[in-house]
Amino acid sequence: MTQNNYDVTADLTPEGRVEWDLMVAGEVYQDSHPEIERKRVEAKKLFRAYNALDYDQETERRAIMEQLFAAVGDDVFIEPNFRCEMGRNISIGSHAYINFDCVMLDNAPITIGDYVWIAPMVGLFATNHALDFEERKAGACQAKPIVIEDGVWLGGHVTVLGGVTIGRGAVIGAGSVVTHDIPAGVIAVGNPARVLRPITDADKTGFCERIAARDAAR
Ligand SMILES: CC(=O)SCCNC(=O)CCNC(=O)[C@H](O)C(C)(C)COP(=O)(O)OP(=O)(O)OC[C@H]1O[C@@H](n2cnc3c(N)ncnc32)[C@H](O)[C@@H]1OP(=O)(O)O
Repeated sequence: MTQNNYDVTADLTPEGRVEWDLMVAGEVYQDSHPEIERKRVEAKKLFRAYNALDYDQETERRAIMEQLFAAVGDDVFIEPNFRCEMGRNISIGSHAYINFDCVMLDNAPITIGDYVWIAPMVGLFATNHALDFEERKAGACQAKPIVIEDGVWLGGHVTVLGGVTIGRGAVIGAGSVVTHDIPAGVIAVGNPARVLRPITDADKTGFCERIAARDAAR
């Protein structure tokens, strides 16, 4: 696990720092503040550089992930085109795989565990614009954290909203919109996502035994 220890807010003025701190703390903040926007552009430059890399540029890919994210574990692969808001509010565990066209709006912390699989075109949207039009026009936003625990699989086109925790090992069906917490070890589907059933030993296919037997026979 590489922990990004540099202070990304060091160059903010006191006013910019207030907006940043409110944002990360889940309070209403000014999303259009020029210093928040400057941080957003820094992240965009990094993910654009990441997305332009070739598949064999492993060292360069790792260097950008370590600069962009708050923390990133070992053996993490993110397919292009990955896009995010701030980057530095995202923590990713080890052995995570994020498929094509993922978007993470990380104005609040987004925490992704070990062995999390994310299918194509998934959105993790921590942020809401203000509901009141005058406030929205003035740039008011509020973000809530998202937690994707170890071993979760998010199907294609899943949307996860702010304030949601998805429990260890859960599977979220393609196209679902997750608006509430999902417990560990279940399949949840739909909009809004509801628990379909628990995942049990009956879901085992014998795959691991077959691979172990194959490898033992080599
Ligand atoms: C890194 C990567 O992930 S790349 C691979 C990307 N792949 C995907 O995104 C595929 C995601 N897979 C799914 O969504 C699958 O449907 C799963 C895993 C949720 C299937 O779970 P199963 O338990 O096998 O569900 P099953 O097919 O038996 O369906 C059970 C019921 O749930 C419904 N259902 C299944 N998936 C969904 C879904 N995504 N949304 C809404 N309803 C669904 C079915 O229609 C069925 O309803 P019915 O009983 O009224 O007919």
